[in-house]
Amino acid sequence: MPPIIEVRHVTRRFGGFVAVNDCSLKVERGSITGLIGPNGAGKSTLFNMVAGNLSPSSGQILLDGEDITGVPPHKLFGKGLLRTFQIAHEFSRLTVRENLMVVPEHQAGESLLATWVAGGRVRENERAVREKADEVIDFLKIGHVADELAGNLSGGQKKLLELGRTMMTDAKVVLLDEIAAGVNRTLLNDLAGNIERLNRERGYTFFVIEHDMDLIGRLCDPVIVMAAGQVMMQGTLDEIQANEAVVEAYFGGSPTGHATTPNGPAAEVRA
Ligand SMILES: Nc1ncnc2c1ncn2[C@@H]1O[C@H](COP(=O)(O)OP(=O)(O)OP(=O)(O)O)[C@@H](O)[C@H]1O
Repeated sequence: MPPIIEVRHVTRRFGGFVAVNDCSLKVERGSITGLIGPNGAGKSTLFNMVAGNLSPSSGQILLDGEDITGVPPHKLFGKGLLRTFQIAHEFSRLTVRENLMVVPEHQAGESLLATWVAGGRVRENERAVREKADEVIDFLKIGHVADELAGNLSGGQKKLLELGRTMMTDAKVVLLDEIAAGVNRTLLNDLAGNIERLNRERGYTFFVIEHDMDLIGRLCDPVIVMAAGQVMMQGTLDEIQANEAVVEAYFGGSPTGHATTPNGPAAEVRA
């Protein structure tokens, strides 16, 4: 079986600047794969290309062996690849349950007219969607905020809702972008536990950009280190932290790491 995601010799230029440079990597089916690296390493640019938000200048991206280079996000959604996004402003006035219920139609790009024309089927669909939303609420144990407006949730609760929105579809692989930022430890623990359960119990593959090394250490195997637009190393977090060149480039020389905000000269180091 092919890897669920394969990035083959992908380059992305912005004018004369090469943000991602002939980068190749694989995300294996059923894994929780981490992507780390100093600021400016090219992680977000790579994610944007895998998620269909940005086209590569050259190279190829495959999903389950199928070429998806340049395929837009709504088409990738239909193929089971999605990315969590902040709850859009207009959805902050919907409740948690409603936010879950709008996912299937909204994300699939189904027109309102088509739904309307479908007539009686709509109510049946709505019942099925509501049941699915309740199941997601149950799974994530967010029943106590199910009827709360999304705009009133804490940062961590919003992240749980964003994760929940991916569960309203038949996701195969979910891209998570810095979910720990601004989330308190208790909710982060809930979030991590739910990611683990989705991975183990529902067969989700996760591809995760994260600066929080505790979270990476808990969730991710393997971890891919990017620097200067290329993959510098891949391994367990322990292996990575034991590698002098990587420690120098990323952790700024401290092998114990905990580089929650790896800034500074480290970002200048080339692979
Ligand atoms: N739209 C753009 N136009 C010009 N340069 C860009 C653009 N997007 C990213 N870059 C540049 O590409 C490089 C890689 O950026 P990217 O955001 O991918 O890095 P990153 O590893 O995600 O960093 P961080 O951890 O800080 O988010 C940076 O130098 C950035 O300034």
